[in-house]
Amino acid sequence: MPYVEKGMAVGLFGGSFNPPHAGHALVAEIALRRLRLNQLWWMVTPGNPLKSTRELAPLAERIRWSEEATEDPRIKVTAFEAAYQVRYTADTLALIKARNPGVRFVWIMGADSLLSFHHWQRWREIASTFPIAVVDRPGSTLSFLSSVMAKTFDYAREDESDAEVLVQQQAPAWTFLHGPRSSHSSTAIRARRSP
Ligand SMILES: Nc1ncnc2c1ncn2[C@@H]1O[C@H](COP(=O)(O)OP(=O)(O)OP(=O)(O)O)[C@@H](O)[C@H]1O
Ligand SMILES: O=C(O)c1ccc[n+]([C@@H]2O[C@H](COP(=O)([O-])O)[C@@H](O)[C@H]2O)c1
Repeated sequence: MPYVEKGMAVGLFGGSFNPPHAGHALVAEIALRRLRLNQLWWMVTPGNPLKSTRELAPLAERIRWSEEATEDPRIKVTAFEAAYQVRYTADTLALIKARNPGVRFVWIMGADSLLSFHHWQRWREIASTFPIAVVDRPGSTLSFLSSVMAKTFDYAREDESDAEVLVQQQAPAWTFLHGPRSSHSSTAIRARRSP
């Protein structure tokens, strides 16, 4: 787990990064800036529990590609979930919380992830552990409003003009960040690569 000091504000950006692309880098920079973060953990998952591993590149390669894709020193590429043998985000967040008292965290995900968030294991617990920032993504700009998560936690949605204080808020609290969007996707990159 990357080193952090008490009082820091840290973004948690989990992904398959199979491979990483400019859309991921944009999400990371938007989160760092709009949420006023000191650090962002680019957490390369051993494997999304909801995705097939058939097309998944080895973890070591996804880590290496991620390191090549990130230049900002505030971004820490990490794969500690594999080392701790956790892959469900609810377990990851519980581990992070237990090991980092006094540090503020926020979970970051793209708008498409919000649509399927209610299929994640113990998703209500995730939403009640740390605040969540959802970053706009082409194709999900409006549909996110009909997601189970958005409806269930409608009362906990914060205005994005207050994004800079989201990390200080008690979960459940979430916001949707509009702004520059990227249409890059790992699926499209893999499709272009395959013969
Ligand atoms: N272009 C993008 N804009 C906004 N968020 C994105 C974008 N690409 C990925 N994300 C977000 O980044 C996180 C990790 O995504 P992931 O590594 O699965 O990339 P992906 O392009 O969605 O991959 P795949 O096409 O294989 O599903 C997720 O929260 C996802 O919503
Ligand atoms: O915990 C779950 O049930 C769960 C289900 C789907 C995705 N996630 C996490 O969501 C993050 C994004 O995954 P992905 O594959 O969309 O890049 C990554 O950290 C996954 O571990 C977690």
